[in-house]
Amino acid sequence: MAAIDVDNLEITFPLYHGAARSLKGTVATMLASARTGPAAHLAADRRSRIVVNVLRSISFSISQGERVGLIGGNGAGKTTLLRALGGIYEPVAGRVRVQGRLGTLLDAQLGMNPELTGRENITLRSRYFGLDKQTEMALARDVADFADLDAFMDMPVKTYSSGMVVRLAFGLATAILPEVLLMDEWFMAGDAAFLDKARRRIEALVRGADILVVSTHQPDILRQWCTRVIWLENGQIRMDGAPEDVLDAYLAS
Ligand SMILES: Nc1ncnc2c1ncn2[C@@H]1O[C@H](COP(=O)(O)OP(=O)(O)OP(=O)(O)O)[C@@H](O)[C@H]1O
Repeated sequence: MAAIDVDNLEITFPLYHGAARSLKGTVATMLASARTGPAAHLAADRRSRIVVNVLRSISFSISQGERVGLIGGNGAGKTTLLRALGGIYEPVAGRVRVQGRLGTLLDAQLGMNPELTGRENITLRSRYFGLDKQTEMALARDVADFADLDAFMDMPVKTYSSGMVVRLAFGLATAILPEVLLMDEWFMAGDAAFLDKARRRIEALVRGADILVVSTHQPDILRQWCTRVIWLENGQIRMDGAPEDVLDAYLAS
């Protein structure tokens, strides 16, 4: 049974900077003077490094069948939370537990080797999932049809345009049905024809997944797809509830 359990999650990033000494001085002054605004995200860790506090005190559980939308302004922490759920970021404190086969539409390059061709990347992914030869061939046909890359399928991915990388990554990521699907909305970006194809494919994936967590700025997506919305603000949960209730409060804020 698919499930997500997040308990008191905290994510921070150390600030590294060429002019670390002067930056530290600036930050120390900001920390001393401000308890709200951007400076409220800054803290010092146990080793006296200045860190950005991106997520704090995040706790929630998601059970089988739930489709959760993440909303919040720019920099609220949506992508960071998705990456923490996907195991890309380690919690500094707290715990993230995800049960079920994970599929991520977060980063086009994730798990893709730019030195290999599109076709070789498909083989790589098939091996990763332990698919047999026949399933691998069906997957390659499906992804090639969807991504519509023609001769580029046999060219190294590093020669692709960013749109082509997205099409391949999207085709690949949506070819194998996950139980837990994590998705960042920029994955929906692209030209109109692609969007139409992508949407149909995503909808099949969303219907098939046991759990969806999607970050989006589009109220329509939340209304159509989600059974629950979590509103993040300054790295914390501001509201968690039914899509209409959370959206109304968010849009009125
Ligand atoms: N690797 C990093 N190092 C330092 N700060 C980071 C890092 N990644 C993200 N941040 C900061 O964390 C905060 C949250 O970023 P995040 O990308 O999660 O926000 P978001 O809600 O997805 O925003 P958007 O809607 O603009 O995509 C931002 O202030 C960002 O600058």
